[in-house]
Amino acid sequence: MNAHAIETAPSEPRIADDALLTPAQLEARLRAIGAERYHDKHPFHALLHSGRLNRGQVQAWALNRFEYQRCIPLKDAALLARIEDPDLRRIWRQRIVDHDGERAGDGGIARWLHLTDALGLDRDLVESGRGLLPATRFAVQAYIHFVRERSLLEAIASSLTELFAPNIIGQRVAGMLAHYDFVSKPALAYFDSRLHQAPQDAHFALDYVKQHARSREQQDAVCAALRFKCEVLWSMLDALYLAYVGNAPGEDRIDMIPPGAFRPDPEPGA
Ligand SMILES: O=C(O)c1cc(C(=O)O)c2c(n1)C(=O)C(=O)c1cc(C(=O)O)[nH]c1-2
Repeated sequence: MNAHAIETAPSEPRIADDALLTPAQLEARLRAIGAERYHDKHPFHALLHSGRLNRGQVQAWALNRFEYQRCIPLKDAALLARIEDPDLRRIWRQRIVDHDGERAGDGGIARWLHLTDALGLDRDLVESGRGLLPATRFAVQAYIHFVRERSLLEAIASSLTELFAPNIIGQRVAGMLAHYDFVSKPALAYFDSRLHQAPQDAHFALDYVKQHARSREQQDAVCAALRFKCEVLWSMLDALYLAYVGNAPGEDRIDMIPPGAFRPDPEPGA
């Protein structure tokens, strides 16, 4: 087995290592990567969506995910700065508007803060970045660096996880509303806008990579960018699981919450 074969998910269609893929084959390969590696498969999400987390654990998720939200416009600004084509820039800049809004209090970041408010987290704590897990910081920074340093094609391809986001958002909203009495529909408003923004963004990026990956090397780089991004998202959930679920603080357990990271209040009756 060569190195490429090891990297390729078993569910991805088998095609000779040097053959140019058709756009449809490239798309099938990208979708197979998502089907195998997207963070909807992570056990932390299964716990979150099925009501098996307590309030403190949900708070830890929302607090750490805010770092991802906060940095998405920084990532998109880094990407935008490298686009020479005004038509492409005009389209891509909408992503920054979606997160920042046209005015204060508007946009995805503000909506995520409504969620952290509704969960009872202190805004200063959330916005300051104090209390983040070290791995959250590292994963998010890795994404920004990837977009800054790799080719424009790979940078655009790394956003393709959004192809798979609508599914998980649907599961999350339904699951959280059904199972947590501390979560309400208005608190989850962030996800309503993502349900139409994510497919638009993802389909644009998918068409772009299908059109612009013109050699097999570029097609492989596009697939590797999507795998990298799946790993960014996966590693954030690994860190949450380790700190707040697998080894929650208690008499017989090892306390895996890193120094300086958010510590939930003790659960009533704990
Ligand atoms: O809730 C999720 O599971 C989820 C996943 C992703 C993703 O797959 O990267 C994004 C988002 N949400 C999201 O809200 C968002 O704004 C976003 C931007 C990007 C990106 O890579 O540019 N991904 C995502």
